[in-house]
Amino acid sequence: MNLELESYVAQILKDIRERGIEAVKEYSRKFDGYDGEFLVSEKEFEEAERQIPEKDKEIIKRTIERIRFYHEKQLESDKLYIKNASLYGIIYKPIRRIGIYVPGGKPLPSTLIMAGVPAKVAGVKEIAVTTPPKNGKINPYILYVAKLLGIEEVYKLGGIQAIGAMAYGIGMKKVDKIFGPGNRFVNEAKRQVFGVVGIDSLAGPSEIAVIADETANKEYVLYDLLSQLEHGKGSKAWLLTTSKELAEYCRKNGIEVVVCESLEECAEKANEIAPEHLEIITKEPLKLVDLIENAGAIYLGEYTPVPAADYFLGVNHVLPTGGAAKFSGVLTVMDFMKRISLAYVSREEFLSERYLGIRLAEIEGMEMHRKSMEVRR
Ligand SMILES: NC(=O)c1ccc[n+]([C@@H]2O[C@H](COP(=O)([O-])OP(=O)(O)OC[C@H]3O[C@@H](n4cnc5c(N)ncnc54)[C@H](O)[C@@H]3O)[C@@H](O)[C@H]2O)c1
Ligand SMILES: N[C@H](CO)Cc1c[nH]c[nH+]1
Ligand SMILES: [Zn+2]
Repeated sequence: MNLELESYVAQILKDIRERGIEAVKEYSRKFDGYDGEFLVSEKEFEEAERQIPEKDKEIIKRTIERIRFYHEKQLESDKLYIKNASLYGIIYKPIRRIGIYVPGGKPLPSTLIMAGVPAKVAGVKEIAVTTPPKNGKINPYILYVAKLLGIEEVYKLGGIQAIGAMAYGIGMKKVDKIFGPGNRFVNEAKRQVFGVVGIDSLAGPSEIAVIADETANKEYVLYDLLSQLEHGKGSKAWLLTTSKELAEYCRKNGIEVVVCESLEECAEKANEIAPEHLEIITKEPLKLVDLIENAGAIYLGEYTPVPAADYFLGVNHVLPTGGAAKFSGVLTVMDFMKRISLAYVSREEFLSERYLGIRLAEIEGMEMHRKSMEVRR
């Protein structure tokens, strides 16, 4: 953890907590050069829609359909069973109100598709979107995607101040959970507000690792590596290869190259890195999958480049970075839902099994627990 970043972000969040909307306005002026209404108006939505060429509207609709198709398969149904005339299980409920952060340094409408579609599939009722304005405006494609998804609450707010506003309910109703990726400031702010609200994962600056052997097309591999560096500051790219020739070809533009003795060694290095995306472009890529423990996403073969997954395959592009793939994973529909345990116990089962609870309550010295079970007839 970068302590300087941690205390920098903590100080801004504290100021936002203490001074509320005045602090949010001040940071918005300072970091985004914006000094106006935060909530996007109906007129601005209409203006944005007029700016989008019809051809692009079709592209966006078709993309949303592909993302929706993939995510609908993730919906889990309640898991209930009956035993001794008692009902037990887990039921799932959508989170009531969420916030989605859409990056705006380089505006990413595709990210609103990636977070908004699974939220809708899960049945989330209230969605607030924040994204930083540029020259006082929000990218029209972001507003068009919001409109298509039926999201009306969009705020011209970026960075730490957006995360603070959503978490503490400043200038808007507080959200229950914050979704969406962002730069290191956004990512650290999300980490720090966890507990006040839920967060999806630590989805920071983009990363790619490619495991490739001598059969890989050099040009494909190089462009894939460069694609994620294009996201800018903090992005990382690693090539893990058994081919010296490929290594030399890719040793440029900040790409970190590691030459390994075997593909097994490449897999072990990938596990240490725990990259956001891992491409495997080898003669038999499927053979390596079993060896991979840590990666946000694994893409196999020559025709599954990360940019295809970023935009149109259907898989989600909101993924853990910075080693967080060791303990968390890709955004799914179920991240927008809560698990609730359910039990409806029959008299017979309760009376015959309660001796277990009564004895455990005695062991723990919990008198009222024991009583609660014993008192029933
Ligand atoms: N992991 C994922 O799933 C995923 C997906 C898409 C994008 N990304 C990443 O998201 C990131 C988006 O970054 P971005 O910068 O384009 O957009 P962003 O919206 O995350 O950050 C821009 C905001 O940061 C704030 N900011 C900038 N400098 C600051 C400073 N010095 N102090 C305080 N606040 C400051 C400003 O408010 C600005 O509006 C990229 O790194 C990209 O790789 C990750
Ligand atoms: N590669 C990013 C996830 O790390 C997602 C993205 C959006 N637009 C382009 N790429
Ligand atoms: Zn990308």
